[in-house]
Amino acid sequence: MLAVKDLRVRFTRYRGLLRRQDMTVLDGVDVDARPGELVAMIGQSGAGKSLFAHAVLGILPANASVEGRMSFAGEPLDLARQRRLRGRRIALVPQAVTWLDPTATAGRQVGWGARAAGRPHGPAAIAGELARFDLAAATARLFPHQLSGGMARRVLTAIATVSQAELLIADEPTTGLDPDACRVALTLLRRLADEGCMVVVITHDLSAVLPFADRVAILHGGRTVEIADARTFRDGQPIHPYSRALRSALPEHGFSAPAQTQASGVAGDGCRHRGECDRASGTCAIPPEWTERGRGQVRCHHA
Ligand SMILES: Nc1ncnc2c1ncn2[C@@H]1O[C@H](COP(=O)(O)OP(=O)(O)OP(=O)(O)O)[C@@H](O)[C@H]1O
Ligand code: NI
Repeated sequence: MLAVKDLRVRFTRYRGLLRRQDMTVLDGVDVDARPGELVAMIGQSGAGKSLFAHAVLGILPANASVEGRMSFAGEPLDLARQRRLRGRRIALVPQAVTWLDPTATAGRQVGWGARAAGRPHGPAAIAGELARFDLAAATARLFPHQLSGGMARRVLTAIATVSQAELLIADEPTTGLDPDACRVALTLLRRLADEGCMVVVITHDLSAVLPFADRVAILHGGRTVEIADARTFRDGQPIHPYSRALRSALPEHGFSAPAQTQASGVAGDGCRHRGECDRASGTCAIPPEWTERGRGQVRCHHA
């Protein structure tokens, strides 16, 4: 199991020689994932989704400081352990296809992923992994610039899944895919979860991922505001006013997207949503604690 509790990430920047500036970008991210489960982490651009992924993998830039508790398979996840597990038991499907090495063929890069994890990395193993993503064996010989956007994204996923990691974090795995390809990609991630993998899908696209998810974690301004059963979102009612706003922005509910909130600096310590919330009151300036609600939990003073 992956358990992340009150994760905080701060960047330190120097303006000139002496002026040091700290910027908090993650300010209380909680999420966990169990084997066999697909957890959707939903947030708008800048909410801190990729930073969460990079914090779990231990690949944040050097000027980042991390606080909070992270554990994986019952043991704390510190930098040394992250280095040991990365690419083996924990794998990332990165957000941008620019993570592909432009100088190496797709097949070689999938092979690197397999070798790093101590898995078979011969041509047959590579072709087998590509086939899982509906990519012909000949794709192995193509360089990144010869791949279409959708193919590149599937190669990126194959590089991660070939490791057979127990935890897979997929950062916006459907960006740039048409609706059919998007469903194929999510079906595959769902299948990995059904096979026992812990899958965390990071996305801003609630409607695409909702049918495939077991649970949903809503990230707003660097903080998890609600963790709920996916069913609560599908049929019932999410509780946090921000989650409700996201839900009512689904196509079937008539698209009225909530306003964007920047991760840093804007809301201080208080509730991230208080500027746009019709239930906001004075207490919302105090950071809300978690409240258990049914099978989920929510961080709202008015829950
Ligand atoms: N190296 C960095 N130094 C300072 N701030 C950063 C750094 N990387 C990211 N940030 C800031 O942290 C916040 C969260 O960034 P992050 O990339 O995690 O967002 P995201 O939710 O993944 O967004 P998107 O959907 O656009 O990918 C943003 O406001 C971003 O500007
Ligand atoms: Ni991102």
